[in-house]
Amino acid sequence: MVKVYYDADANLEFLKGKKIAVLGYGSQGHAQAQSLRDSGLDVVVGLRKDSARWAKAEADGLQVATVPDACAQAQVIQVLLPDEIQGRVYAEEIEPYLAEGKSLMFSHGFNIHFGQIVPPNYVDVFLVAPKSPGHLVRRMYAEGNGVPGLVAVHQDYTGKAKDIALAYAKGIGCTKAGVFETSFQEETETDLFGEQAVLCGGVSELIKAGFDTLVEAGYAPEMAYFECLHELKLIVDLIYEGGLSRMRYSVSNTAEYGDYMIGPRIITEETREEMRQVLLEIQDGTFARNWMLENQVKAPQLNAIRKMEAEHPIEEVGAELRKMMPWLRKK
Ligand SMILES: NC(=O)C1=CN([C@@H]2O[C@H](COP(=O)(O)OP(=O)(O)OC[C@H]3O[C@@H](n4cnc5c(N)ncnc54)[C@H](OP(=O)(O)O)[C@@H]3O)[C@@H](O)[C@H]2O)C=CC1
Ligand SMILES: CC(=O)[C@](C)(O)C(=O)O
Ligand SMILES: [Mg+2]
Ligand SMILES: [Mg+2]
Repeated sequence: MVKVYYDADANLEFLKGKKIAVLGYGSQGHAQAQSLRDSGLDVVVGLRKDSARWAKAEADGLQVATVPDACAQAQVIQVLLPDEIQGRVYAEEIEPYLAEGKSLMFSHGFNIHFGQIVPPNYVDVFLVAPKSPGHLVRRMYAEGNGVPGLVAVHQDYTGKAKDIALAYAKGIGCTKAGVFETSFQEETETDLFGEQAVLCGGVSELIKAGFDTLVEAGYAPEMAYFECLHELKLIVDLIYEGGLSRMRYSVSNTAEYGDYMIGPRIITEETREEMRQVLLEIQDGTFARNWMLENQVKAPQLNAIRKMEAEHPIEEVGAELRKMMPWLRKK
C-alpha cells in the first residue's frame, strides 16, 4: 500500500532556520524557489554568473548567488539543473560544499539512480518530485492549490531526511494534493517511462499522426489543428477532473462508441509490446547511457530533431491560429 502524505503530515518547522539553495531557475527552479519563499522559507537561487535568469530571479525578489556560493551558505541544496549536466556541476561546484548533516535533494532521481552522482555518506539525500511541469507547479501554488508529488529518501544521515523532504513538499504546495512515498529507482523509471511513452513522446506522435492523416487527405491544416491538437486540452481537462468516465460522460454517444471501437486499433497490442520494450530500456540503463553519450558530443540528435520538429506544419499553423487567442498565453 503506497503511503500518501498531506499538509497535516508535514511540518515547515523542519526547514525554519535553514537556508535552501535552489540551483537553477528554469521550469522547476523558478516555481519552487518562489513558492518556498512565499511559504516563509529562506531561499537563495544558485545560477551561473552570466545566466540570463539571474536578473529575472532578482526581479522576482529572490536572493541570487553563484552555485558554489549558494551551496556554501545553504543547509539544503536542491539540484534543479538539467539532468544531463548535474553530474559535472555536482563534482565541480556542489560536492565541495556538502558539510556533514546537509541535505542534497533533487526533483528527479536520474543522476543518483544511474550513478552519475554518488554523494558522501554524511549528508541526507532525498527527492521531492512534483508530478507536473514547473510552470503549473507555480500556478497551482499561487492559486492556493497544489500538484501531487513523490518523495523518496536515498540516505538518511540525520534521521530527519523524510521530515525535511515533507516540509519541502509542503513548501511548494505538493502536500495539498498528496505526496506519495517511493524510491529513487521507482520515481526515475516511472517518470522516464511516463514522459517517453505517454505524456511527451506518445502524445506528440499521436497528435502529429492525426494531423498528418487529415492534411494528407486534403482537409485544411487549420481544421486538423483544431481537431487533433487544440481540442485535446479540453478533452484532457475532463479526464483530469473526473477520469476517463467523466470525459466519456461529456462527449457524445457517437464519440464514446468511436472511442471504444477505434481506440484499440490505434494503440494496438504491438504498441503495448513496444511500451514494454521502452520500459526495459529504461530499467537496464540503455536510455540513460544514450542520453549521457548524446550530451558528451554536444547533443547533435536532440538539436537536429528539435529543429525538424519546430518546422512541422502543425507548429506553423498553430502559431498563426493562437495569435487570435491571446488569452491562451499564460506565465
Ligand atoms: N521541467 C519540469 O517540469 C520537471 C523537471 N523535473 C526535474 O527538475 C530538474 C530541472 O529541470 P528543469 O526545471 O526542466 O530545468 P530547466 O532546463 O528548465 O532549467 C535549468 C536551469 O539550470 C540552469 N543551468 C544550466 N546549466 C547550468 C550550470 N552549468 N550551472 C548553473 N546553472 C545552470 C539554467 O539557467 P541558465 O541556462 O540561465 O544558466 C536554468 O535556470 C531536472 O532534474 C528535471 O528532471 C522534475 C519534474 C518536472
Ligand atoms: C513535467 C514532468 O514531469 C516531466 C515530463 O517528467 C519532465 O519535464 O521531466
Ligand atoms: Mg515527470
Ligand atoms: Mg521527467
